[in-house]
Amino acid sequence: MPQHETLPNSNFISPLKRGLNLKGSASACNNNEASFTVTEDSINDHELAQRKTEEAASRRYEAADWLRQMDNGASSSLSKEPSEEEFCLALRNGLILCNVLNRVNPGAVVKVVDNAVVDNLAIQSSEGPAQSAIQYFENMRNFLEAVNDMKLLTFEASDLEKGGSSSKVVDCILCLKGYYEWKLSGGVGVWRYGGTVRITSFPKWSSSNILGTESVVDETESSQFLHLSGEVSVEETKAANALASVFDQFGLKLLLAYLKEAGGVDDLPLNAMVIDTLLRKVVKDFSALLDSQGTQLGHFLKKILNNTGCLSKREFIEAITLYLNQRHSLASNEFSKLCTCGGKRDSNQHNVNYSANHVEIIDAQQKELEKLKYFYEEMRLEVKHIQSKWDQELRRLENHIKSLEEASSSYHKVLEENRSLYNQVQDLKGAIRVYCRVRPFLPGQSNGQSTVDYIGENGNIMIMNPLKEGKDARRVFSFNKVFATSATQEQIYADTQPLVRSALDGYNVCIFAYGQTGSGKTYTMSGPDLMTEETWGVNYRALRDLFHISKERADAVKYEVGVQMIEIYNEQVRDLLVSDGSNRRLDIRNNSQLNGLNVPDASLVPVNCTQDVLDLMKIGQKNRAVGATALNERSSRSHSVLTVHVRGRDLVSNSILKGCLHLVDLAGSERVDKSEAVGERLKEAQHINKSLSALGDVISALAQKSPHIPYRNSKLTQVLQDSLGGHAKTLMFVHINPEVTALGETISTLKFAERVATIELGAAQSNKETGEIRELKEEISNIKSALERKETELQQWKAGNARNAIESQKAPRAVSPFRLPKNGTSDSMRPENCQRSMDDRSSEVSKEGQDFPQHL
Ligand SMILES: Nc1ncnc2c1ncn2[C@@H]1O[C@H](COP(=O)(O)OP(=O)(O)OP(=O)(O)O)[C@@H](O)[C@H]1O
Repeated sequence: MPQHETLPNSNFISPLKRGLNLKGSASACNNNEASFTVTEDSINDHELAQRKTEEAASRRYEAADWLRQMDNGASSSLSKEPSEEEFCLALRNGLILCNVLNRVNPGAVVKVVDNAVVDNLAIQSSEGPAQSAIQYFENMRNFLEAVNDMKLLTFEASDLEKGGSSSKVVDCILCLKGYYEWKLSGGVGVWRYGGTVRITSFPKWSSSNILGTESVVDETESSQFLHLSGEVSVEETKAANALASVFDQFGLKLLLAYLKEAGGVDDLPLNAMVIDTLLRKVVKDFSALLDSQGTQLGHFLKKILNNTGCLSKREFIEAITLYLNQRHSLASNEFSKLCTCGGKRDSNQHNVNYSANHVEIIDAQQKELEKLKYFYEEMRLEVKHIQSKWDQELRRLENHIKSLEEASSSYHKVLEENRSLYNQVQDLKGAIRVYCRVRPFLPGQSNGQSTVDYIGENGNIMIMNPLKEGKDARRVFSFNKVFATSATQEQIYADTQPLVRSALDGYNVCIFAYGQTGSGKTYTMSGPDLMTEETWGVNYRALRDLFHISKERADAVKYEVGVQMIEIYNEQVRDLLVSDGSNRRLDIRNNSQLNGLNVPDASLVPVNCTQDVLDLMKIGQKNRAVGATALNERSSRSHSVLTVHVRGRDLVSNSILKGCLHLVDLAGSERVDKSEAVGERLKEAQHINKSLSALGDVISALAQKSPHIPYRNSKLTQVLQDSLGGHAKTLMFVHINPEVTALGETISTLKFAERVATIELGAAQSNKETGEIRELKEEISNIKSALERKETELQQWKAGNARNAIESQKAPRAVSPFRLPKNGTSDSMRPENCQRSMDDRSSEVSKEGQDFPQHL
């Protein structure tokens, strides 16, 4: 623009000035240059004044606005944008100012004279206006004194009067506002307003800031304000910040420690008083520390000065920084080192860096530690939780196991009860009891595959054929009980004992061992070693038991025990208890009334104790025929029968008990072709097979409840007739060899045993004779003898002279009650002969039982 170009010294022209300039240039057209300059100066003054007025107004509005916000009552008397006059008028009574000051600094003006009080006084008093002016003045005076105490900007009371400086009033209010806002923001660092500076806030601000209950600004607080004429230096700001930060670190940590000391932050009832008290303590401690540290620092600095003589300002600051770092690292020993060396820059440079790093590391480690603590706590809780869950689970499992235990024990009880009930039923039926025993592998034998696959608790045994597959490979057999290879002699006897004991009650009992050669028959019946009581078999244990019980019952029953021991070898019965070596053949007489013995001619040796039995056994074993075969070197090729006769007399009733216990160790049941025997051995094997076949026939006939039982087909069945067919208690131990090579024999043995188990002999009967029966029997026997005598006499008479006969016919005679057959003999009536003729007729019966071993 051309006008601008006409103003060579002017680089910038304000719009206002420009406007005026336009006017000026217009008038310049009419006036000279001097008048133009004057006009320009006056315009500048005017502009400045205008601006000042605007600025003053703007500041006044700001002050008014703030006063209205701070004092609710102010809005009625103080407008938002008051004129200078309105502003002064509204504040003149000091009421708004006092109220606001009390909000900024509670309790700063203790007594504030209210509008209503003043107005009332004015109405009541004739000197109303004068009185109210005095009251207002009191407000103003109190306000100004309080502001002065706070070292804030102040003004004169007259500044609110006409002609006074309202700008001073505005300055005071805005200063108060700035201070208030600084306080609200936490009061940290430096606050300044014009020439008024507050360097930092000490405890009082903290407590007031936290509690809002600061009552009076005390000397300590007031002293924190510095009135500076110029700007605040950077150093001062730094110092103030450092101080504030130190206080934060120290004060708050100390406060926290006190709170914790007071029984835990959570439990402490926090109120203003508590905080105030704690903060006061913090400040006191902090002041004490400052004092002591100041003294220490003083010593340190003086020492540096003394040691080094003259230090530049920079070196001095470095020494202080070093000191601070050392202090920061909290290593007191390092601090003393530093003091000793006087804080020389070069020697300690390394330490400074080291210390700074150290602090950093410690900080980082502390943070890590906090994290770890947190994780540890979390973990601890989690572990606790898991632990309690485990505890619950364990308790649950414990209960479960207990209930299972109970169930299993009651299951076993029920199983045992079932077994005993079953046995009772079997006894009532008179069924032959069958126990199966599996022989273990012998030392030196292949300990390979066993044919016994499984042994059940309820008398089942599963035999497996390893050469077959699928269903056919396995077969289950059921007996009264199955003893595994681990069964001891004692366990075997425990199940046999009740049967043995019933011999003492007058029962006939037969226990016989069946099985192929080498399957363990002799082991079960006699045991491997006579000398070792532990391994004694059923025979010795049974006799020991009988002696034991008979001793126990000695007061009630008088027992006599006698033993016979015979051997059936090649269908000949031989006495094993002969000591003279005579090899006499013995006859068998069933149902013989003589002594009640089947083999009456065999030695019956009374025994009183176990030792007697052992001595006899030795003789018996010596006499027993033992031959070696390919299958078992020690194989006995005969059946041995140990018969224990028990006769008991009841000492009270005088009744007689007669019990008989047959303990039979049969010869091996294997097929003859397998033994590879020839000559004498072949003959033995054939006899053994024949007798076992006869046993099979008897069992088969008994099983079918056949009217004729072919006992007389072999000496063995004849000897055992009373025990198999009579009302006896019979137990068979069936033995098996677990080797795969013996599988065929094992199967046929088990089939035979299963068949035996089905036989029902009828309930066993005790051979108990009361005294009366015995007397009657004796009477019958006497009559029989008398009859026999008479018969002899009759024969003599028949063959005698007729005269005597005629005379005897004439003479009266007693008639025999037993008429004899005219042409029969007494022999034809003998039961064994009847039996024999019946047996001969029905020898075909033995063809049954295809399941039985070949010899059966
Ligand atoms: N349960 C067992 N525990 C340990 N060894 C046993 C068992 N049963 C048998 N034996 C052993 O097996 C071998 C043959 O046993 P044992 O003589 O009793 O058979 P066996 O059937 O009587 O034979 P045989 O028909 O020839 O008389 C013996 O050495 C015996 O000690």
